[in-house]
Amino acid sequence: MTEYISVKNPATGELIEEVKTNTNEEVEQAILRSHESFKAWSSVNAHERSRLLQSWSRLIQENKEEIAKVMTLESGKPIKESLGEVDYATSYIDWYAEEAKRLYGRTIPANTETKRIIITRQAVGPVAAITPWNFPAAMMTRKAAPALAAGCTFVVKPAAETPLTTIKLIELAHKAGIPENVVQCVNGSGKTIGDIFTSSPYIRKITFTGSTPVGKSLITKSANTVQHVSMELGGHAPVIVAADADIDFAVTQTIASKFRNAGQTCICANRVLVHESVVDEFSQKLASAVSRLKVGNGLHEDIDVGPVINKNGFNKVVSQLEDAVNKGAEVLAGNEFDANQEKGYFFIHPTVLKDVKEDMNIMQEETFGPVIPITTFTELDEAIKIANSTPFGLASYFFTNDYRTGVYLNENLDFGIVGWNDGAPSAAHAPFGGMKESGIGREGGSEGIEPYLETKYLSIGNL
Ligand SMILES: NC(=O)c1ccc[n+]([C@@H]2O[C@H](COP(=O)([O-])OP(=O)(O)OC[C@H]3O[C@@H](n4cnc5c(N)ncnc54)[C@H](O)[C@@H]3O)[C@@H](O)[C@H]2O)c1
Ligand SMILES: O=CCCC(=O)O
Repeated sequence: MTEYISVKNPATGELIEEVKTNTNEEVEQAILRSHESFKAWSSVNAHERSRLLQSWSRLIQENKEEIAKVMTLESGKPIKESLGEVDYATSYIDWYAEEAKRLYGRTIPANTETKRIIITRQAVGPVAAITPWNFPAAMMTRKAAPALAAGCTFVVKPAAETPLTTIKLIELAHKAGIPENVVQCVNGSGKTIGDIFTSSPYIRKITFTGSTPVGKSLITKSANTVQHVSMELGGHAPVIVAADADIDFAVTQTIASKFRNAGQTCICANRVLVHESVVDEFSQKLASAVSRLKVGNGLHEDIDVGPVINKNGFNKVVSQLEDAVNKGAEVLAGNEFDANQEKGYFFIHPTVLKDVKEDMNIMQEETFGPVIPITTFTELDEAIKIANSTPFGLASYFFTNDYRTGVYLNENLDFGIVGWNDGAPSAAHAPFGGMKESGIGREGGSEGIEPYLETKYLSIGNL
């Protein structure tokens, strides 16, 4: 019997579309097609692969408004953010269309006149990707673009909450001339399809963005087939506001970081550590600005913060809030909800908490919702200790105009991404990724194509 995924609008709970799920056999056939088309695609010259990627990017831009609308409908993010995400998504395609032409090898001087040593790079093989709902366009293109540029074939399973954006982007890839078997989309249960991907001898690399527990299980399962793995997992980003920081700037940047996609971004500011001498000024300015943010259906252009994705996401945030307030945190803004379980929408008003302590759950777990917990520090080393006391190591931020403080913080924070007076560090031309349990590998920049390449060493003898 054919099964369907019901894609619903998280701002209203209304059904948008039913998407057919693929049977296990269909997923296996997609993998087989990926395998069978690999040789031809990896042999296409790099300039032609680059040209096809450029056409894909152009077509996405030509359909920008429509894609952004679909993204807002299925993810709930404000339309201005969806439009921004389309640009962000194509920036990865544009970047890797150029990198395709720069997959250089090298020669190594041999230790005898009779030998030559030549190093070349070649595509790793068919790639399987699993992507999350919070950035349905960009998380896919920042995997697909380097994979296709390197000469890999690509099959993606998008999140069940947001398959429509991905389906549209894959259609446009085909329209741009990238062969149908080279870039494919399959839909269905993450666990079932993940198991098929990781056990397939044809898939040579699995690339995942999502939660740390799922990432760990994919790493374990792919060990059996010794697939290459790239993992972009959870975060728990600290923001350190030093005594000398420009407070107004720190407030604006913290808001930009925290409320992107209603706080459902892996690099969102998640814990704000403010020097005790400036905490009152910072908290008051932050709470006042946060209270002015407009919450609602992301299709309306003036909305700053949309709903959280679903009931589970909502319950996690509410339970962190209850725990913090019960343990003595003071609410400076928000802590209000507009939720309807029956209809299926869940809005959380942007919230600021002060007097947060380390034993509160909100300081220990990723929130994935629009809440800013503020705590204080006296010495810089104390802030560093709190910031690093987490298994996560994705993004961190600090605000200071003192270069000694800045260099010291950068060198001591155990995070893959550091924003110094910068709450929005993401860019296609820079390596994005985490340390510790936040992941393996980097996406973006010249680093982002490396995971899709093998190194081949050729030794020519008897010369
Ligand atoms: N580091 C990054 O770049 C980055 C980016 C976005 C999101 N994230 C993280 O993702 C999490 C939120 O996203 P989410 O709720 O969609 O995560 P999730 O792990 O539940 O889901 C992500 C994807 O994995 C699939 N999936 C679920 N269970 C699976 C299983 N057992 N095997 C294989 N696939 C499975 C889902 O269908 C979805 O496509 C947060 O922790 C966030 O920090 C990280
Ligand atoms: O949520 C994770 C991705 C966010 C980003 O790329 O800036």
